[in-house]
Amino acid sequence: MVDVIINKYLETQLALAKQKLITKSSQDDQISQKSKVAAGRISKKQNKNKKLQDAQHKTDSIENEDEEYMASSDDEELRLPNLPGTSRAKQNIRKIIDDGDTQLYNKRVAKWRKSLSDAVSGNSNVLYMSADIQYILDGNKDPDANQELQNGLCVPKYIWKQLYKYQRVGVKWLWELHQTQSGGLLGDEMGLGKTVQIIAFLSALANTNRGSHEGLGPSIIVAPATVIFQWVSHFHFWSPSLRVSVLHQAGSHCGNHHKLIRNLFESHGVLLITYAGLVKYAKDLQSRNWQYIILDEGHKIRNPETQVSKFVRKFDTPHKLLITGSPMQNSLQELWSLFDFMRPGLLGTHSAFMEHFAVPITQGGYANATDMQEATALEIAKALKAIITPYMLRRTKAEVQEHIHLPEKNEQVLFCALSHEQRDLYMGYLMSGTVRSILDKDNKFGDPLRARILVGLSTLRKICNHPDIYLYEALDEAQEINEETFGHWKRSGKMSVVHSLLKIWQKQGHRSLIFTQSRAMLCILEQHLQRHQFKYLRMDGSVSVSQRQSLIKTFNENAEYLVFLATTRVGGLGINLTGADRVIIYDPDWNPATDNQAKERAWRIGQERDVTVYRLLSAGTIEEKIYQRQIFKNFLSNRILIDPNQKNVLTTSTLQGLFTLEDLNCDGDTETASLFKHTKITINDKNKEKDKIALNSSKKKIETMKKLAKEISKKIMKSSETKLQHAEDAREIYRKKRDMVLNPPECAESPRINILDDKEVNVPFENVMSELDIINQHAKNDYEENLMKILNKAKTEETCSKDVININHDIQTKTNINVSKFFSKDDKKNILKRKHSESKAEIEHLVGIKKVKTKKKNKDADKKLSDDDYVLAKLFAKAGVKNALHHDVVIGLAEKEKRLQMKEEAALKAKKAIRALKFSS
Ligand SMILES: Nc1ncnc2c1ncn2[C@@H]1O[C@H](COP(=O)(O)OP(=O)(O)OP(=O)(O)O)[C@@H](O)[C@H]1O
Repeated sequence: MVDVIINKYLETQLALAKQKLITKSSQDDQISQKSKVAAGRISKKQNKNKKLQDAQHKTDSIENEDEEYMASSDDEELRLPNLPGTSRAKQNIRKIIDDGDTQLYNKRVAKWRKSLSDAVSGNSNVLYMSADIQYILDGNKDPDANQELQNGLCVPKYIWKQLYKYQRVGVKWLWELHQTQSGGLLGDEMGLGKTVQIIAFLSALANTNRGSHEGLGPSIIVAPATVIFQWVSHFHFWSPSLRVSVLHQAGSHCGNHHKLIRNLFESHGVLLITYAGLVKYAKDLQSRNWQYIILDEGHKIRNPETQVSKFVRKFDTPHKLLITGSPMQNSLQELWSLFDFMRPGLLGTHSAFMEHFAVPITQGGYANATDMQEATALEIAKALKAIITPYMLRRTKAEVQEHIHLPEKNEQVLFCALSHEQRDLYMGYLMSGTVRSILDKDNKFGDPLRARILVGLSTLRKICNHPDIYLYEALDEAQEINEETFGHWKRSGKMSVVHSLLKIWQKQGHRSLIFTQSRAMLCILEQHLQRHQFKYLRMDGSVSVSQRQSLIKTFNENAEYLVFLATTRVGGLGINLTGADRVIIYDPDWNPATDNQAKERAWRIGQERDVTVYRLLSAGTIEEKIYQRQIFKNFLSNRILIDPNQKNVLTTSTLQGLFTLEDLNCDGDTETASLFKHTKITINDKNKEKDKIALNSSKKKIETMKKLAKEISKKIMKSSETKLQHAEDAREIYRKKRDMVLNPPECAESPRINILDDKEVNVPFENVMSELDIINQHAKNDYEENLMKILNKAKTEETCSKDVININHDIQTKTNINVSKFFSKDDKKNILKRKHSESKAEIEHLVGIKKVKTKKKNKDADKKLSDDDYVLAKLFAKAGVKNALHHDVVIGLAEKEKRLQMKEEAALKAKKAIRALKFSS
């Protein structure tokens, strides 16, 4: 029976392979046809807005970054694309109230005092819950007791006792800075309680009758809008007597903002304000002598040229604190900007810093740097680290794990195949006029080209997310959209993976966070959740600031909600979403910190279950390149913040490299997976063993299978001539396509681009081009010439050597999908089993994965591992996932990886040398 099935299976494969080869070339023609039509529509639309083209560089990046922090719900709603089928779910949530309104503040304080005295007198039925009340309810006696630190800082004991050891160190460090009249950067990893440490310190200052203000002076905390009310509720919990008012339309204060500022200032309270608000009210705020100015998520001022960066530097106080879990995100210049705010002059002038620190460290960071560059970079990185260390306190989760006992985290990068439709569109766009004009050697490098690049990359990213995000743009407004197929999961490779994940997690009882960069994608995902009746909550810029904190609370406390859907920028910063234990990062950001921030929403203090994070990337596309940039940027930041000895495996990359669609190599690996092949993830050994037993129970069966395979391979060999011919044809077509892209026929004017219509292109260009590119520019190297060299080199590169492999790979994937139609249920089961074992056999076992796991093993961890393995097996088998890497290992094992690569290359060279020797003799 088995023989018959296998025979049937292999023969069908052969038939389908032939069929595939025949249809391949005609498909290729169709691809260009279809995509040309789509690209044509886009170009037409882009042409309409010619004059906006030059406006790109005029946009102030802080406005772009901060718009989600300022706009009211109505403002944001107006900009939402009008996508069909996305009726917004009602999200009934209560607001949190700040102390802007004096009456409400007095009422709150009265309620707290009453509850405290109730708790002290033994009544546990309290109406207000705060840290001091909790302390009493836990059996402690005196809520007013203090812990006195060296030089007299009185920290309320109820706080001190509840702080983790490293948090106490943080409070002491802040006190030292205070005494030396110095600013500083609290850079603990996300979720380690930076907010709590700051509140503990401010509360201690308020409690200490010393200094010019005899306690805590009036202070300002600037934070992204999403976390403003989180600050309020933390203050109300940890330090209920302090007055904290929000200067924002969502705050409780009514009327004139001058009055609020004056009241707050006079009562030595804490003013909470957004970054955009700070710019708006800068004049009023700067006219007063505030004691503290604290920037939460302070990396917001990483660009020294933005308005907000300039404003915050003008505050006349030495007590400037910056809180961020990601102090350095894209480049060393950012570090300079942060330090110039809190320790002006420490890192010299901007130009001196760039010349003497940023350039040599970055240059020496690339894998293709000379030994001299590398050695210089190392020494300078060490020197820089020594300069900044006294003013920066940073602890990682790994370092404090013994105190906080976080559950395990498993972070994987999944390389998802594009759907056929996406592939067609992607190829078509690569051949469109827009891309041709980007790669056109006659184009001068300047802002218009920058804008073109950003638009081009943004479009590719849209196609990777879902074809409809791209097609919707290209449609005429009058044209109808098919609501049945609009946003359908099967039309996007990554959506198919999300669909599978959600289904499995629902059965496994996991709740998830899904982050995406774009609002349009958020709508498509939301529509998907509605269609499949997943209960969810959604948060993006359109949710009013005052409701965001309550939305978060609702999700954390109500397990009915399976999914929390958010844009990375709004939902990814500073908030606690420990109700979920699974995270999907749907699309990568140029800035690695943005994705890291998002995933840290779930893996933080308060999380009790093991967390799994999936970063989805479309295989072979721009998303892989973005991920590679992330790896480099991570390396750069680790070199300064953690260990100057870290090494990198990535070299500089080219513009042309961004505008390609890479195919899998002969091992079936994507480019990134082959770069980090030792970090590939496989399915749990235990399962593998079980499956092996089940599948290979009879040696006889294996022998028969082998025999049959031989026979079939003979048949395949017979048809090889035809195959090669087809392969040669396909190669020719591919060559022509590439030539068209790199050597465009004399075309009329290149298409105009509408920059401002496209929200996604509003990323700083520096995030896109590599660090070295920026430095080349900064050092006034001849960038243009450089670019031309790159483009010319790219033209002569041999790019089609992978074609035969691609075709073979395509045959394999296609047949795997189609074969099921020909068999009965039982046959299918057997075949699936076989495919399963094959796909597992294809994936090497991950050598490094054990190193990043903590030693702790409990039942939950075992369950999670098997849950994750099950998920992965399903994804490999059904959802088109091509490779999976362990993200932490990719980031951490760069050095090991380089050595392994070198070793492999050296072994290969040695083999060649021996062969040459034999041949010569
Ligand atoms: N000592 C503590 N006792 C109890 N809970 C704590 C303590 N420290 C922190 N937490 C809790 O841990 C969570 C994370 O804390 P917090 O939001 O302050 O982290 P963070 O470092 O500011 O994070 P991010 O960088 O993401 O903004 C919060 O829910 C907070 O209440």
